[in-house]
Amino acid sequence: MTTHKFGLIGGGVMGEALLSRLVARSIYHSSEVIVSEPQPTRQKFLAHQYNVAVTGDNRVVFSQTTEVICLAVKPQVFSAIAQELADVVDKGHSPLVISVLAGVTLSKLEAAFPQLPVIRAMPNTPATIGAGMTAIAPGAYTHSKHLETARQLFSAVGEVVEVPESLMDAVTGLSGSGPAYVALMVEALADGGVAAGLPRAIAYQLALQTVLGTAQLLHETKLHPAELKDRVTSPGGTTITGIAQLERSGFRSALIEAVKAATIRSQELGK
Ligand SMILES: NC(=O)C1=CN([C@@H]2O[C@H](COP(=O)(O)OP(=O)(O)OC[C@H]3O[C@@H](n4cnc5c(N)ncnc54)[C@H](O)[C@@H]3O)[C@@H](O)[C@H]2O)C=CC1
Ligand SMILES: O=C(O)[C@@H]1CCC=N1
Repeated sequence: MTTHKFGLIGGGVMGEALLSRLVARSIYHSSEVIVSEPQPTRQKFLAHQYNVAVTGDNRVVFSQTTEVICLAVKPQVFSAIAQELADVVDKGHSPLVISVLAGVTLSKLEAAFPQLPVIRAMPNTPATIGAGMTAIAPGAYTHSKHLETARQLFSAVGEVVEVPESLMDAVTGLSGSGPAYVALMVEALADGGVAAGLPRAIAYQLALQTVLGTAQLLHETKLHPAELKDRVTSPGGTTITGIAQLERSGFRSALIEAVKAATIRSQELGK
């Protein structure tokens, strides 16, 4: 029987983000990967772009994968997939199952994959360029070698932390969804620049480089964000005037409430 080391179920945005990097970094060679994806246009694209085996049958991916199966479908289709795989999931074949599904709990995953090593993970889209942030939580049947495999795999796409499963919904609300909040901020900063008279292209460049540069500065210097804010804020100057307006508009509160709301949504998706 043909076998593959890495099987991906669901070749959408997150699946492709992981796949592209794992192949580019030679964690897995193209010939070692199989992807199941129902959309014919996506199938063709993935086969052509990454030179991986592609199928429309999730059961083929499960049966032919020897090392790691990554589930990257929407949480809403998880139970249908669990049913579909039920008769090929048996004790003789025990790949590590890694789920990146928002909300879907280890207990649900372990009910679908009885006695298999399962890891619940939450990566984010900057994984595509190796700048991802992934949290992992191990299931009841995982050993240190499984955690090591997951760490190695997600290290190829960025930073990795291990958290108890009880924190995975909060991780989802912060770093899982966070790239969208930051993208919104970049867009809004550029809009502000346009409102203040800057040409769109320059406004966008200024906004993007400001976010990128500030993140790099915080990362490299380990400065506390409040300390950096104080360094930018001249007495009676422009920055404190901008910050006062942000506070009047509830900027901090909006971000805090966004993370809390997304965390609750992640909990709901698991029910
Ligand atoms: N997009 C993101 O930033 C992140 C997404 N996730 C998680 O990744 C998962 C996928 O999300 P996205 O990639 O954004 O969604 P997506 O819609 O881009 O990808 C899902 C893919 O699964 C395919 N699919 C649908 N039904 C299927 C089935 N029965 N069998 C196999 N494949 C099937 C779809 O055709 C699609 O290509 C979700 O569970 C989400 O919570 C996790 C972290 C970040
Ligand atoms: O929006 C979502 O549900 C997924 C999970 C984290 C990022 N995207």
